Amino acid sequence: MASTRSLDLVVFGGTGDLAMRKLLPALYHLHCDALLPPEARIVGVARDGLDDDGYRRFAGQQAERFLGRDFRSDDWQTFAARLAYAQVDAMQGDSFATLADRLAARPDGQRVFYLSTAPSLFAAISRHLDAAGLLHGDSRVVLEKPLGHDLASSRQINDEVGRHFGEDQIYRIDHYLGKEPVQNLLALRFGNALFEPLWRREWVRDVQITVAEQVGVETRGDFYDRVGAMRDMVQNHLLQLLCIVAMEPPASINPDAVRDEKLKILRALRPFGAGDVAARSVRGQYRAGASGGKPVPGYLEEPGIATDSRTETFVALKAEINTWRWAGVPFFLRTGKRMQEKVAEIVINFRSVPHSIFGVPASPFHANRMVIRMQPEETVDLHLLAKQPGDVMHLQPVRLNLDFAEAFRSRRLEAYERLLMDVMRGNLTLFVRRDEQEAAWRWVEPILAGWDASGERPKPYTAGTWGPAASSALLSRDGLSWHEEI
Ligand SMILES: NC(=O)C1=CN([C@@H]2O[C@H](COP(=O)(O)OP(=O)(O)OC[C@H]3O[C@@H](n4cnc5c(N)ncnc54)[C@H](OP(=O)(O)O)[C@@H]3O)[C@@H](O)[C@H]2O)C=CC1
Ligand SMILES: O=C1O[C@H](COP(=O)(O)O)[C@@H](O)[C@H](O)[C@H]1O
Repeated sequence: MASTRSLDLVVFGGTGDLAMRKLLPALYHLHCDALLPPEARIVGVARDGLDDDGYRRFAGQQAERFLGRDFRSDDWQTFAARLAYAQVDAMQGDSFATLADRLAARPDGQRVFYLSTAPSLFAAISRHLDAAGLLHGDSRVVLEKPLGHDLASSRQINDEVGRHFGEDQIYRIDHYLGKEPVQNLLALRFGNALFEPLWRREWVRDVQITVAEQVGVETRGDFYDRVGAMRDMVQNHLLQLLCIVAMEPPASINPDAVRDEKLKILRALRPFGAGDVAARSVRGQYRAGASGGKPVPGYLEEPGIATDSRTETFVALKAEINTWRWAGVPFFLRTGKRMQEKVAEIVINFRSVPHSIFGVPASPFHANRMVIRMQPEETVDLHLLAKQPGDVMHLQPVRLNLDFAEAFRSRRLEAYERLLMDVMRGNLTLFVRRDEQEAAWRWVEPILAGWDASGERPKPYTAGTWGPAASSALLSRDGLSWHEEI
């Protein structure tokens, strides 16, 4: 990195799950690749009474666990020298004096405040940082998701944070936008002339976006039970992926050019009316089953979950976009915990040929398909029909495969690495603007309200499966199937 300016990256929630699982590992990798400014320092903040050495020890133990084979003791020692700790209670203005002391030595350096705490603390943290004189014109704040519980609470948090930071200083993170294949989708769509003429209702039959996890709620039951899959995943990650697939070509890669186009899609999503919720949405909750060959408990038996919880751990939706490009093309969204496999993918199903000359009827199951996989591997597959070798004209599905690990041998940045670099560089393109976030809340709110009003429980599904049967029925009503069922 070229900059020699000092950088203090202050991580509120510096002892939490996200900091240990994702943020410090990402910063460690950037450090090892010499992508952190030499003067960069990371200050973990929480209420725990640790000192710098105690924080380094705690972070070191967690890093061994989360970095696995990437943990190298020598590299960790040099990285840990960048770590410091400040004991602060975000709700107590006086306690910010400790942080002010830690930052006093470098008053003009760049400051990034990463708020990796519950969003209910974001307003107090911003207010107290300002009151303690810790903000200057170049300070930046990173806000984790989900921001708020609904439109009203997200507006309130945004208003309060906005009193202390300008919109161009606010980085609303959605780590799915930092994933390499998502950026590759931008490259494929807008760097090649090939796909643009096909990327529309005349040629696309349906789009399927799946983010399936094998894990359950793990240690985050208390958090998850108040949130659920719609707020945890759909309102942010899945809708952002939908926007990247569906948006019009932006005039440039500048932040507002891209974000303007995403916003138009969010605003063009057909709203869910009262009658739509039952017809176009499915919510589920896992029951005991098996994962990776081992028995696992049901959601209601997990620690931190209310005995009679109605929180959804699975969502499937049929979204529609009211634009000339996409009218009539269903966008199916699906996410869940404790599913059969860990898969994150976008599937573009193209229409069948209008007439088959090969003696078999044109079948949607043999139509072309593009599969952009983010997890477990990063690939783009184009499914085509080709002739089987031999003396008869038999067609067979084949795949043109772009494997990013094979094609580009260099190490690919993990999502949080890429996004942290963008924060340091001041590049907002892959961060969510306030109006986008609010449009997303506006679209999901009636679905959440419809579920509440129905009085029905989420549909049960066995852990280790693809979700409730109603999820398949959502597509079969249109004569379609989820990708893994084809
Ligand atoms: N974990 C994950 O995989 C993901 C998390 N997120 C988001 O990241 C944020 C953090 O999540 P996660 O790390 O899981 O949460 P945790 O509950 O694991 O961590 C919360 C952190 O905040 C600190 N904290 C709590 N209250 C205060 C306070 N009053 N003052 C100062 N520090 C405080 C805690 O330390 P202490 O109690 O010692 O003060 C702890 O360090 C949330 O907004 C979540 O939605 C987003 C994507 C994924
Ligand atoms: O934001 C979140 O994402 C993770 C899934 O992220 P991935 O990169 O591992 O696919 C999810 O487990 C978590 O519940 C959610 O808060």
